[in-house]
Amino acid sequence: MNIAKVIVDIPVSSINQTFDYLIPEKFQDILSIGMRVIVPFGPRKIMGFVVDRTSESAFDKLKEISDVLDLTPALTTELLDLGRWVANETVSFYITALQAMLPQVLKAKYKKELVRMTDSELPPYLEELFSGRDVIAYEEFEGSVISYYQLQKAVQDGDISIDYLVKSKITKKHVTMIAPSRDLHLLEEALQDLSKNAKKQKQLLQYFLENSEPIEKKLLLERLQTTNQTVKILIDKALLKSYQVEVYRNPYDDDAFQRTTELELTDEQEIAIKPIKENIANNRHDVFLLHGVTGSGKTEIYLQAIQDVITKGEEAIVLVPEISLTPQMVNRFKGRFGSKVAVMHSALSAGEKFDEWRRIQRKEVQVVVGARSAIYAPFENIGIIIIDEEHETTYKQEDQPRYHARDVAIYRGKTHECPVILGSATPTLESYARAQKGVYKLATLSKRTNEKAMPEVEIVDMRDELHAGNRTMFSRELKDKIEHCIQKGEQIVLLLNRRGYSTFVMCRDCGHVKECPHCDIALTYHKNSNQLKCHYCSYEEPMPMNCPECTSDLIRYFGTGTQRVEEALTKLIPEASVIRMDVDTTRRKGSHEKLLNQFAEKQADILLGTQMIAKGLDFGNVTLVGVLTADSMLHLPDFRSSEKTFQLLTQVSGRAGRHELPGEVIVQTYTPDHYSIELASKYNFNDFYKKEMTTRKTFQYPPYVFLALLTISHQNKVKAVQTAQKIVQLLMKNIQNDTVVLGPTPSPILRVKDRYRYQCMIKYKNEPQLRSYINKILDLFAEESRKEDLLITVDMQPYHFM
Ligand SMILES: Nc1ncnc2c1ncn2[C@@H]1O[C@H](COP(=O)(O)OP(=O)(O)OP(=O)(O)O)[C@@H](O)[C@H]1O
Ligand SMILES: [Zn+2]
Ligand SMILES: [Zn+2]
Repeated sequence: MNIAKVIVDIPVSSINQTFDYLIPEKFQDILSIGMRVIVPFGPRKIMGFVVDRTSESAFDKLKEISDVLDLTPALTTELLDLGRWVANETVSFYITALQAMLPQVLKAKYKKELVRMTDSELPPYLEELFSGRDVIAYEEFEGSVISYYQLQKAVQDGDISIDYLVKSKITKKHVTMIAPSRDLHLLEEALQDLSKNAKKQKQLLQYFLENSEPIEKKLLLERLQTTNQTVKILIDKALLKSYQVEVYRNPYDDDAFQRTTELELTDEQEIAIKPIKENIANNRHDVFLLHGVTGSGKTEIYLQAIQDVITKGEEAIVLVPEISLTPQMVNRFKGRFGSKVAVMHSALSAGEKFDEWRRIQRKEVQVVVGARSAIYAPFENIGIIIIDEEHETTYKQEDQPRYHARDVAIYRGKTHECPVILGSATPTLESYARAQKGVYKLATLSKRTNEKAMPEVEIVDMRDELHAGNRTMFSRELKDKIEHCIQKGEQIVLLLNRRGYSTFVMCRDCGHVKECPHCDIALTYHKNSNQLKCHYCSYEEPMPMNCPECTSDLIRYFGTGTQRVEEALTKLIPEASVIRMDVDTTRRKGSHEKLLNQFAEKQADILLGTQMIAKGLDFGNVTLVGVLTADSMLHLPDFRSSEKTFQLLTQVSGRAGRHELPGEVIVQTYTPDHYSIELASKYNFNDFYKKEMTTRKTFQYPPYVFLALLTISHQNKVKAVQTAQKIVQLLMKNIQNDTVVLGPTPSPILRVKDRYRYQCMIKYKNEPQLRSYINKILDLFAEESRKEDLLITVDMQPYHFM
């Protein structure tokens, strides 16, 4: 077995195959599958993953592995398999899929050090290597006679640790501990024997006689006002010892969490959790769709199911959307499971993320709560995977590999024979349809746990406001309610639904929006050409001067930012204090939390923000929620726009009246009759589902078909168009009868960073060979891509059509 199969780090052409390398003698004993290595490749040396070891190769004259980067595999065999599946599913490179599973620190340029972790005598060869030092460069080991096997052994025993020195020094942190190294009575004897003058030494020994626990050296010196020198004398006398421990940069103070205990479940919760618990007990894999209104106690179900998993000695992965990974959320898991919980959040520093990842790898925790990439947590005995707010589009990665965490979760759930729970108040049509067909098991929580009714939603028609002479963006109704609320000392959440602004054209008089006659998608306004275009099928028409419905000349495209709304708001209601939350005010690390805390502490009357305020927040004093423009998302060139509007309105309404005080919601809109607005205001998911499914069926969108989106970009417009056309022709030749290839059409944003982008969309029901056709096409253009900077991106489950 002296040959390693290595996947190398060059995602330029379709190098998905492995390369064989000879394993030099010195690595024979230590090299295992999943480790990262450095190998010669052409003139360069590059990184790769060992995916297999064999004794035979079809090639002779193999090159040797130059270096081994890990002494503990970075990836388990399960993750290696998973990576292959992800790469295939998403039409990505295997290496890219593997890289996506690792924390940043392991991807960056590294320099390594060996850190001595113990004061006890090491084997002589290691003593010689360290020669009195605590930390040495890794190269010193490489230049020595010590074998990799000997080092690996010392690492496994915990005597030596390998540190990565990344550019910004985001590495492990060590502290020196001091502890007695003899029995206490020997310390006592030593104390008696000390001369009178050795006051400092006496003081130190006295301290340890009273506190025999190890203490951090820095703290000890501070506490006793003593010196390093004194400590060293006692260490030399073998009365005390010093050693290093690794401290994790735990960003959450575990002690600060109020411990919680299991609540007695409601009848609905009992019914919902039962089959999940059975799954756990019997090592069965099912996917459960937990459809529960906001505040219905989904999280409590997660917690109790996880408890079963922990008791069984297995592990749990919980995914929550980035945006709702707030301290409030983390609290609920740490409150129940304390230090058994690791948190993977993008706001952590790279070093903190690495620490959390290592705690998972070393099985020091049993639960991970994190955003999308936590689905790759290197647990080996997963007992449950939970995806909260399963409808959130952030679970889809918009970068290679373009995977959806839900799919990865289900794949891992199958491998580990454990349940997967998808929770939401507004499930995606895809998931709900699967539950209807029995592919997923549906569990429903229809009531809030406190039996409180959902807040009343009132729809305000902004066309009427305009006709009554109110040209501000606040209806009279909303203004009155805000003022009333402030007087009572209660708080308000205002949502400005900004996604999609300035793209669609609407008549402010009658609310008419121009749509494509072929696609049921709002046309997009192109300022340069003054044209309206469909980004699915290329249909276009000139921007009208008057509304085709009512002839009004107030037909415009939309555009307002949060900052302008804030200004208008403070002008309209000067006594209101406002906290604004949008991409601008939350750019700095921690600012998101800071603003929310300020609002929770009632430092402001109004929280004004974009989508990011719609979810997961739980403020008892909020009694009014206002949605300024419910329609802005409705007319995006996206077949999911009605669904997204319904989801957003439902989520934001759930923010009001969650506790004692009753809540109220005002939704301002120019299209009050649109079914997604109407049905969201009545919390009627079932009717929305039926209605939306009909639309999807008529226009052939998911879940009735699958989509794939190919985007071709190049600096030269003609080149981009021609390539796109060629690709469409190639696809047409290979596909089955009921598959449709649309395009090429310009992407909604045609030119990005000087590149022209054209796309074609494939709608298919059953096309088992599609991935391999696409791969063939990519191969065909590989040369051109490399030489002429042509870019072809493939998205097998598109969510963004921009
Ligand atoms: N069985 C129960 N008995 C009493 N209170 C409960 C019970 N289950 C949950 N709760 C409480 O009800 C409130 C809402 O529950 P939870 O936040 O779990 O709902 P959710 O469905 O996750 O809500 P959302 O979708 O809004 O996040 C919480 O304060 C929770 O502590
Ligand atoms: Zn009109
Ligand atoms: Zn169209």
